[in-house]
Amino acid sequence: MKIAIIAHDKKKDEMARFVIAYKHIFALHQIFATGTTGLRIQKETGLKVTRFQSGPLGGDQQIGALIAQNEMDLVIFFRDPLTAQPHEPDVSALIRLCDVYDVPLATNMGTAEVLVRGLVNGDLDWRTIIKDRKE
Ligand SMILES: O=C(CO)COP(=O)(O)O
Repeated sequence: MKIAIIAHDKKKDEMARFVIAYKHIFALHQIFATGTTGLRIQKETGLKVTRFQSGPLGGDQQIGALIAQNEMDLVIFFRDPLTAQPHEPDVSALIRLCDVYDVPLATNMGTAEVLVRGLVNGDLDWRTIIKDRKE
């Protein structure tokens, strides 16, 4: 599965801890991330990460483009709900595209826990079926 990992600045510590905790699971999948989040994950976990631009420089839009091509299976995006972001429209657009394409999206750790456990249980396997049908 292709998994996008994104965290706003005040959520990056939490994201790093989350990815470390589930590193053995993420290691079995393809990981994509916005620039700064991806760098941190690479450094702290050693996982291979395909990095895009930093969020404010277009990284959310790059991940959105993959969602629009049905090339992303799961998005884990720890948003900071208490800080205004200069690229808020990009953030909203990314979330909107997840809804357009029925891509599972976690915007906080509580949901991310459930989705990652679901990933292990095969609850996201329908993504592969949908992709196979479209090919
Ligand atoms: O701003 C972000 C998402 O909207 C995250 O970008 P960075 O990972 O580059 O900090």
